[in-house]
Amino acid sequence: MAADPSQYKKLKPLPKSLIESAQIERVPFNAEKHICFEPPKTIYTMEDIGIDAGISNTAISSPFPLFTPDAVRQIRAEILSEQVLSKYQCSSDKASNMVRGHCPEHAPFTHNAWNSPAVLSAISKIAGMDLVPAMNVETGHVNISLDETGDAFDWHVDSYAFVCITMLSDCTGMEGGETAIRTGTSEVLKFRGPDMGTAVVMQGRYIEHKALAMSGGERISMVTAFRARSPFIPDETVIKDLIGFTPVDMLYAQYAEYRLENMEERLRRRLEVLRERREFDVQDMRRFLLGERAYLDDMLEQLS
Ligand SMILES: O=C(O)CCC(=O)C(=O)O
Ligand SMILES: [Fe+2]
Repeated sequence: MAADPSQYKKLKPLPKSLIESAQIERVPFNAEKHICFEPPKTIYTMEDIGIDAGISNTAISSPFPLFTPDAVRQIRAEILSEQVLSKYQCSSDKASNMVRGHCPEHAPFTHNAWNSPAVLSAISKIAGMDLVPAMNVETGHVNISLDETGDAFDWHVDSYAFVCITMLSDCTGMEGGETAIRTGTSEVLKFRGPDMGTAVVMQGRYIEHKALAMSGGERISMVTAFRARSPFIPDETVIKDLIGFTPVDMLYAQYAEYRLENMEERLRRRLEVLRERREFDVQDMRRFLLGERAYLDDMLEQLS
């Protein structure tokens, strides 16, 4: 188990030219200047793609504009810096080249962008439910492919309910490089925004998908994970698969914190109901307790 990023497998460094050309004067995130959201033309439902699972009807959106070119340049400057790459560049058995774990400490712009009320409201509308960033340690995740590499990310389902996949590269002239999903009938559908700063929202925990190989230039995609804001919606987050390429102390602490906060909220609500009612409904209480027991068992499994 890699306890901290200093134990990550060392990867081939990115070209110096890529790093140098990304460095620009930093400015703070400003929602009015940096967001150019336009709703997606199409939102495919889970029924549309033949999958009977998930916490929302939304499966995946068509690509839509989200961040301006200036915003993307700021985000790229935060990732493509020696300081971040030397510590947070990593790989897994599914993905050959990622940067993750650098938010919020080394990436205030990225962190503020994904936590901005305007972005959260846009993403939530598409998802059909109120979402919040899954955990700070996930925010800012990018997959990097340069010309010679194969698929950026092999078939998988995500650890978190929803993701927003944002293109941080200029894709004009690029062949391939789409995000592909497998439907309930094993059909493969491909999605990609043509421009820097366009995004796709997907219920990635419940839909098998991959990032396809490309040729012509670079493909840097930012994959931001979201979970339901409400503690009353099932949370099937799995963090076990992330060990080995995630700062593990942060991962465990942030997971335990939001899971316990959600449980606290449910217990508080239960107590209110209990104190209001004159009659005690044993079956109803048993159902609640069994639900919480399953929730705790899930946490014990994730933290083993
Ligand atoms: O880069 C993409 O298009 C998707 C990558 C992905 O699925 C992931 O990072 O979980
Ligand atoms: Fe994914």
